[in-house]
Amino acid sequence: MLFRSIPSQKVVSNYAKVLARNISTKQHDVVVIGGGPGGYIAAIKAAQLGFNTACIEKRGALGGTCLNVGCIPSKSLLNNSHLYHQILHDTEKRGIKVKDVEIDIAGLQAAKDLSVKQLTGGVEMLLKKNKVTYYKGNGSFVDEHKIKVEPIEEGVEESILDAKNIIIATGSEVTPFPGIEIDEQKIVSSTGILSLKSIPKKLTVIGGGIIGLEMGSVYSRLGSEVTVIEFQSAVGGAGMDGEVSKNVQKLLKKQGFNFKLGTKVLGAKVNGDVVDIEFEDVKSGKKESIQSDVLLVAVGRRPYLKGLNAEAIGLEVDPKNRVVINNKFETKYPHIQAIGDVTFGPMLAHKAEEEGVAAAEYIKTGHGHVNYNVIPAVMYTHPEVAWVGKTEEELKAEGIAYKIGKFPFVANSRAKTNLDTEGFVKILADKETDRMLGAHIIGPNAGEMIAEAGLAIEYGASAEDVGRVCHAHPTLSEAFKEGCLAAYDKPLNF
Ligand SMILES: Cc1cc2nc3c(=O)[nH]c(=O)nc-3n(C[C@H](O)[C@H](O)[C@H](O)COP(=O)(O)OP(=O)(O)OC[C@H]3O[C@@H](n4cnc5c(N)ncnc54)[C@H](O)[C@@H]3O)c2cc1C
Ligand SMILES: NC(=O)c1ccc[n+]([C@@H]2O[C@H](COP(=O)([O-])OP(=O)(O)OC[C@H]3O[C@@H](n4cnc5c(N)ncnc54)[C@H](O)[C@@H]3O)[C@@H](O)[C@H]2O)c1
Repeated sequence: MLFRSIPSQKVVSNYAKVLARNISTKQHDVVVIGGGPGGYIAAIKAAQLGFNTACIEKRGALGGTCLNVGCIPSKSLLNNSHLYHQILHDTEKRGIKVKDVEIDIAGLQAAKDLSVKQLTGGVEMLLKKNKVTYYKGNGSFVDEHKIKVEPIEEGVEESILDAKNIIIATGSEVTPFPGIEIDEQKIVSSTGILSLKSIPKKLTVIGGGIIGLEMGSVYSRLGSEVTVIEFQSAVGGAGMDGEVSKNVQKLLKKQGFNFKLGTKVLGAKVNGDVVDIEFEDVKSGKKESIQSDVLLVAVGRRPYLKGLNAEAIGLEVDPKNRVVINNKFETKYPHIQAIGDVTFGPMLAHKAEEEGVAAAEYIKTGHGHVNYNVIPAVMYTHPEVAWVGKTEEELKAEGIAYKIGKFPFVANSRAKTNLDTEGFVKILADKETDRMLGAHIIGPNAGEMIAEAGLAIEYGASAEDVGRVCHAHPTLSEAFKEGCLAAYDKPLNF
């Protein structure tokens, strides 16, 4: 692979400028740049391992994208919009009569803001508890050991941190769509969609990946007519098993989603109160246009290095701007590591956290551990979609013979009791050895259940191993056990 090296500047003269301004220098064993899930966990772990550790964050709140404008606010909206939708449409058959249900968008936003505030504040407490020095400001390289902190708070002086080890955890940002200007009012990114002041009558989403389907679900439940325009012929983004993706699309369509797959957006612009969106069918080239009250652009994220002055040290990045590292997260400088969204791998909070722990352990002991085959993924729609390990498509491509065990939630007693029976568990196991290779679940609480699959794959369990474990009755997780029995031999309850 070809790697781009950010052009080096005159490092020596940079530092000379800093010295000339008489800025105080502070010594640290480990300096982490970025206070997201990767950075704050790396800082806590490094401190727990006995290092004098600092964490620099410029957002004004810890927790990064995930806690401030990602996982947490989106899950608050998903949870509460689901509750609203259920009260509105799913109570009568349960013997509950409800009158006068209405959504209070300001209240919905307030609940979301409260979770964000409590959790970001909690991270600040954790840094304190673990004696991590928290610098509120922008961190930038002066040279390969010195980081300048430009404070975001008035009255606080600039400082220079002299670090034995540096961990870059600066995360990612929204990938822009060429030619479409995001104003965060009518044309929004994943950040703007979290704070809409009213419910759009029509919401169009470019990108049928995780953000598109999660945020589309929120507004579909609140009453918006949602249209998803996706370039590929399947939804869910990269990594979702093909059969699961087809089923997800069917279920969301039943919930009211419109899908335009294999469709290329040509442009979009605000025209008074509406957004005009032009697109064409990838195969036929047929052009169409629609109007929408709000347009969400959700075509992925890209590594974020702005403000880091990475040029000063000639940091290497690949053509996608991912920081180039070895298997110990080390850049071309062994004492500078990079973790999380800013480097390779899935852009997920728990992946960044695992790397944070491993990076600190590499510094301390020379050893660390992240199993990239056991990074679970969860889409928090209803029903939830979760997977870990290999998809069928991956196994086919790798020439690995496999068997499939499937169990539908309609045959699970708890799902039936809860009147929540859509979806299935699908277990992929090695044809010869029965070793579990992948698990794919669409169903209620799939996101919790997938942890069992992660544990099984991590420990090299066979489908039979899990099928022989006693699972409590009546629980949804019995469907997981039955899926394993189906892969190994036969299910009992289907
Ligand atoms: C809408 C949305 C929903 C998501 N939902 C989920 C989910 O449910 N589950 C999941 O696993 N993932 C989810 N993600 C992805 C998840 O948020 C990211 O994978 C995760 O936050 C990456 O962590 P990180 O620490 O690498 O980077 P980030 O969380 O992006 O943190 C990096 C931090 O570094 C700071 N920073 C950058 N440069 C500097 C600098 N020079 N000086 C000081 N500070 C700096 C930034 O301000 C930022 O706070 C979601 C993302 C979005 C956008
Ligand atoms: N629950 C979760 O774990 C969760 C939730 C939200 C976001 N995230 C993470 O955030 C990141 C970004 O999410 P995302 O949904 O923006 O990205 P994504 O990569 O999941 O999906 C983007 C989608 O946009 C499509 N696309 C790209 N260019 C297009 C174009 N020009 N026209 C039409 N479609 C186009 C892609 O084919 C893909 O399906 C992902 O890495 C995801 O893992 C995770």
